[in-house]
Amino acid sequence: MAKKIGVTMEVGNDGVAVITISNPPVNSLASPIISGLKEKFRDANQRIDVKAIVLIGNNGRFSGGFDINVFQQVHKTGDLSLMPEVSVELVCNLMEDSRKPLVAAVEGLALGGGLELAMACHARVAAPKAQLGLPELTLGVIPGFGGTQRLPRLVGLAKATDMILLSKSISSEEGQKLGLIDALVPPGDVLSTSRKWALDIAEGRKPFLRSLHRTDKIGSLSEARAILKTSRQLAKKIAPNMPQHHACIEVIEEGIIHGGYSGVLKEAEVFKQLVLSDTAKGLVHVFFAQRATSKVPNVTDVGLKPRPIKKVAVIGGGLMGSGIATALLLSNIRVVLKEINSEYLMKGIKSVEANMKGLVSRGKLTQDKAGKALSLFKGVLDYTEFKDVDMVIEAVIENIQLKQNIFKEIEKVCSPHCILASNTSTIDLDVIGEKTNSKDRIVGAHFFSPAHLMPLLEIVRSKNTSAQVILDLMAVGKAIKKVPVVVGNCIGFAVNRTFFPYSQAAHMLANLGVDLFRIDSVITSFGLPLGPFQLGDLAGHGIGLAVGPIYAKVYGDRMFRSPMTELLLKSGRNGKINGKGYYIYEKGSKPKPDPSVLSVVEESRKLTNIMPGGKPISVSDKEIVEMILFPVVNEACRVLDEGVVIRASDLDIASVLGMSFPSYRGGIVFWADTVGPKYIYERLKRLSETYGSFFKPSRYLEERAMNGMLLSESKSSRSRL
Ligand SMILES: CCC[C@H](O)CC(=O)SCCNC(=O)CCNC(=O)[C@H](O)C(C)(C)COP(=O)([O-])OP(=O)([O-])OC[C@H]1O[C@@H](n2cnc3c(N)ncnc32)[C@H](O)[C@@H]1OP(=O)([O-])[O-]
Ligand SMILES: NC(=O)c1ccc[n+]([C@@H]2O[C@H](COP(=O)([O-])OP(=O)(O)OC[C@H]3O[C@@H](n4cnc5c(N)ncnc54)[C@H](O)[C@@H]3O)[C@@H](O)[C@H]2O)c1
Repeated sequence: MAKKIGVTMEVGNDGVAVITISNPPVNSLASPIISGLKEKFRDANQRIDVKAIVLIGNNGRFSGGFDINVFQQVHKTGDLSLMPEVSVELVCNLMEDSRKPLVAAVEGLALGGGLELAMACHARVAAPKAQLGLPELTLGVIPGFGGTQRLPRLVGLAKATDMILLSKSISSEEGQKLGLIDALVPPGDVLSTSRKWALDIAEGRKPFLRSLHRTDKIGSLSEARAILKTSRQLAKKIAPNMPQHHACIEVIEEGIIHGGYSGVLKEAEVFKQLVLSDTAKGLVHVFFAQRATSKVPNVTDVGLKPRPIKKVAVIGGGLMGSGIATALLLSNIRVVLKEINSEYLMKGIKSVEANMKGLVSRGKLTQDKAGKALSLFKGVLDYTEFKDVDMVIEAVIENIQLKQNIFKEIEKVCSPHCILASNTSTIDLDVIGEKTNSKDRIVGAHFFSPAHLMPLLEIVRSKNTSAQVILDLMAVGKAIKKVPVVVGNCIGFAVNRTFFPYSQAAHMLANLGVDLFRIDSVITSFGLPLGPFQLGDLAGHGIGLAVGPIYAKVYGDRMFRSPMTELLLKSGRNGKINGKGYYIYEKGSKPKPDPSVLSVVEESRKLTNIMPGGKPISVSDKEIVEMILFPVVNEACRVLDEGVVIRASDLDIASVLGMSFPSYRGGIVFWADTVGPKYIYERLKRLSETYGSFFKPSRYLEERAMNGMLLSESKSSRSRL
């Protein structure tokens, strides 16, 4: 059925015109909506039978803001004229400066441009639990319909900068306390109260307030300057590589110094510069990439419905199992945790409790909710409780035989509909299920550590996994607030496989004589939160040593064999876990580079003996980035070529959410496309001539470079999905 897009106006006998925005699912402000709003407001202002106006969104949602698809069109075409003129013509002239009072009837959500329209109204009536916010900075732009000016005038400068810079939305309850919402009423009363409110303003019983003209919440100039100074410090900390936070503060400041209208004009000018920035391109891409993951061919488009998953068994209460159990419990899913003996079981239960406690102490969870979640939790040492679970997630140590035996056992004790998932990070799912007759319900549920915090869930589909099982696991993933990305079965799946050259390239550089702390610092300046050596410390070097041979078996021709990890472990350094690795870890202080680790590096250099002429190579920061990340791009090309992901943007979102690749660079493939496949190919080719096959460009990269194509452009014919 075609969706109904448009703006309607109905004038009641009370003389109130109700203007309704309809653009399912979130009433985004697409071009026809904006022109419809202009037309209806003009109409309402002219009609003599209209005394007052109410603005509302259809289907219980006010508006999710400006249509983000338009940003994407602007990015594709570079044509800024696709952006309609709104902030002055519609928002200031037709709405805020209208002679007839306007009331926003806010239900569900008012985000971005949606909230900005509501703030241009003369009062706001809201239903409970509506979501209110200006999340534009997450898209690389700033609010562009006057939000930078009106929000500070309605809620005060400190709160407004906090909400805008951190893209934090608030509930209508909080909005009422702050003065953003004038009345909070039951959902069924929102429209009737808004009508009455609008008439009350029209007839002088309530004040006719224009947000942009207000000054009562701004405070003195010196107070404002102090708040903006703190905001600038915050922006520097949270977004060192992005322009929109600082630009936004400048725009807010303009309005404080020269008045709201001047601020609106500057806002429009800055918005136009930012919308074409690389940051906006990357972040808008990530927005759509994340939503695209929920569309899986032959799974989400064949009329299947997800089955309810109410009780899950987790096998193994170690690092991963306890995190997975925590995530499930937090979404009200009952969990039984199975361990090998009571000592390990207690350890697992304590870890889950500690996870909850951590969330409570950081203000992310109430004590009450933590208590409720833990009441759904039970530890067990046998399979009795497994008979009525809807899903098992196995998270025992990475041992093929152990996992095969466990799957054979659970096949017997669970019901035939039960999903049998493994959190393995490297073992082939077909091998895990080899001894069972249930291959269609075996699936990979690959979480990232710490599993209750990291947002990515890789769902690994073997050639036998049924579409229903994939759909069910996708629904569980969403229920526990993860972004599920469906990927094909191969060693390392999509994320770990793509990033396995990351630490190897770093080791190669260190063995070539480059300072390892410099490498980490260059990579963090690029935007990854941890450089390769600090990441190794965090994961623990034992893991690196254990998975190395598994990768070597399949991808051996493109491995750099560095003795450094083994030497590091021999010297008693296992990373954060035992307080020292490349860095020193002390409670309460930041990791410190450990100069004494350089003797380990020296030893490794002697053994590899790859420094040309025995002398350290000299490289620029740019070359370091290229030597570390181009091999990652190269592996991403193979992942695309083999059809391990459905679409290139799935790898982008997986790299952002699983490896913390900077979202403002759009993800690994998007970034590579902005750098240019031809450039990457040529650099890798030259590097492989100097340093060997580790850098050898893949066939996929070569083809795209030769044909002038983007890496994201072509779909593989060899899909594993
Ligand atoms: C000059 C301009 C100035 C202005 O200040 C700029 C802005 O307003 S910038 C905007 C500021 N606003 C924001 O940044 C809000 C961005 N949106 C959100 O945060 C969430 O979507 C929302 C909370 C609204 C709903 O969450 P949920 O219920 O989990 O649902 P969901 O997330 O799965 O989305 C469902 C479908 O709606 C689609 N879609 C959604 N919003 C928009 C949009 N604005 N546009 C277009 N489409 C949008 C989304 O792509 C998806 O499509 P599909 O084809 O089905 O995949
Ligand atoms: N550590 C990571 O960062 C990470 C990330 C993603 C996936 N994984 C995968 O998750 C799995 C678990 O890793 P981990 O780091 O949590 O390991 P871990 O060593 O911390 O925990 C494993 C737990 O499994 C328990 N166990 C062993 N045999 C069992 C059995 N028969 N029944 C019940 N419990 C049993 C052990 O007692 C131990 O507590 C592995 O397959 C690993 O590859 C790990």
